Formats: sequence, structure tokens, C-alpha cells
Amino acid sequence: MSAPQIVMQAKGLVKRYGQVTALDGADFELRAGEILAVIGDNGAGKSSLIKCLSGATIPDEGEILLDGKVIHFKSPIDARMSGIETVYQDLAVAPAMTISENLFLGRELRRPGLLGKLGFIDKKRMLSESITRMNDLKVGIRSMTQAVETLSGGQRQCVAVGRAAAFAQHVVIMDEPTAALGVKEGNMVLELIRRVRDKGLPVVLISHNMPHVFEVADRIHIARLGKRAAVVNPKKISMSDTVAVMTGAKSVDELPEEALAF
Ligand SMILES: Nc1ncnc2c1ncn2[C@@H]1O[C@H](COP(=O)(O)OP(=O)(O)OP(=O)(O)O)[C@@H](O)[C@H]1O
Repeated sequence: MSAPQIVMQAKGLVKRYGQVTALDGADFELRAGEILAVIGDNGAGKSSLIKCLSGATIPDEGEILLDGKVIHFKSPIDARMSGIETVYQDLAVAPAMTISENLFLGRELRRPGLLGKLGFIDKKRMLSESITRMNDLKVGIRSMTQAVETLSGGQRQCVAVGRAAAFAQHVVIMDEPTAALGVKEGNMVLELIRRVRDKGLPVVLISHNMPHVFEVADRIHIARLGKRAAVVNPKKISMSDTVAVMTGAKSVDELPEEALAF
């Protein structure tokens, strides 16, 4: 079998907040075409890891590589410019704006301006592009001119995920995208996450929801005490063994070799 293509990698990340060491030499590896779930107990360092990968925080030590090249993100804008889109837990959508306006929030399309000036916002083009991009991902929302506040929680989450997927060139990172959703809505978002992967974008999925993780993940990165404790294959390990490693009740050495997916 040929070696998997590594899209994003982190080696020995350290992040300290005063006395607290949130990341204590954490490694990370995202492969092309996969959904990589990142799980861990509260305080294991998941958010800190994701913040380093998405440019929201700068690690104190260690390095991050994109397509094999070392990168130094100084802000989330740097990460975005490199094709990494993040869907945050607190859903950065503007409720009173339409779906189309939300999709292009912060990157509005404009008509060419006169004398080199910035032109007016091109709502028509934004609308037609929104329809194309959302149809592409099969997000079944009838009208892109609907205000986001008229949507259900699951549909709003689909807009947030769809927005990230529509603009990401490299990687989509999602922080708890199915938290606070009902069963049907959660499934709708999981379906969309699969479509994002199948479109060719690798996905990093941070989640506490083990059934969801086992349903969609190709590999599971287990974070523990600021490190990567293991990467496991959800098809070869039980949920209870995964949780046992996550909580420290079981050591990685106790797992059968086939369960590991480093
Ligand atoms: N801005 C901060 N200031 C101080 N301590 C922080 C900060 N951010 C994180 N920490 C600490 O770093 C450790 C790791 O936190 P982090 O949020 O990365 O973990 P997590 O796995 O995402 O946890 P959770 O599942 O609870 O969100 C925790 O002990 C946390 O209290």
C-alpha cells in the first residue's frame, strides 16, 4: 500500500497559559480524503490544538506543516488564506442576514469600482453563487434570501458548515458541529460532513458525541493530558475501549495492534 498523503501535520506542539500547560508536545496528522475525529476529556487540549491549527493561537513550541511546508499562522486570517476554514462551536452566523449574505460574510463579492475604488456589493452574483455552492453540497434549503433566524438549528449549522466547505481549499475544521442538535438535525449535519469529505476536503471533527464520531470518522485522534495518546481505527476498536484510552482507564499498549491507526 502506498503511503497516505499528509495534508496537515503538527509536531511537538506546546502551549502554556501561565501555570497551565494546555499542550505538552502534541502531534497531529491529517490525511487527504479523511474525516479525522479529535476526541478527549475536558481539558485534554482539543481546543488548544485546534486553535493552533486554525491560527487563533500561536504555539509556544513545535511546528505546523501544510503540504509538507512549515507554516507560521499569526491569525485566523493567515489560516484562511492558506485554505483552512474553521466552523466554531458558537456558530458565527449573523441571524438577521440572509443565507446568501452569511455565506459571503467578510468576503463579499463586489462589482468593479470606478477609478480603482471599491465597487458596490454584488448581491445578485452572491445569490447565484450561493445557490450553486449550496446545491453542490446538496444543502436542501429552499431560498438563499431567507434570513438565517428563520432556519432550524440544524439548517443553521449546515449554513456554517457549507460556508466553510464552499471556501476551503485545503482543510475544514469543525468544533462540535452537532452539539445541541436533535437526532434528525444531527444526522443532517453528519451527512453534510461526509459530503464535504467526498468533495475532496479533509475534515477535522472535534466532538464529544461518540456515536457521531464512530458514525463518520475514518480515524480517531485521542487527546489526553495535552498530548496525542493514540490514533485509532473506528472499524477495529470498540467505543468502550476508545473511551477507556481517552480517560486513562486503559493504556494504548493494551490495545490490539489492528486498533491503532497512527
Ligand atoms: N485561555 C486560557 N487561559 C488559561 N487556561 C486555559 C486557556 N485555554 C485553555 N486553558 C487550559 O488549558 C487546558 C486545556 O484546555 P482546552 O480548552 O484546550 O481543552 P479541551 O480538551 O478543549 O477541553 P473542553 O473539552 O473542556 O473544551 C485546560 O486546563 C484549560 O483550563
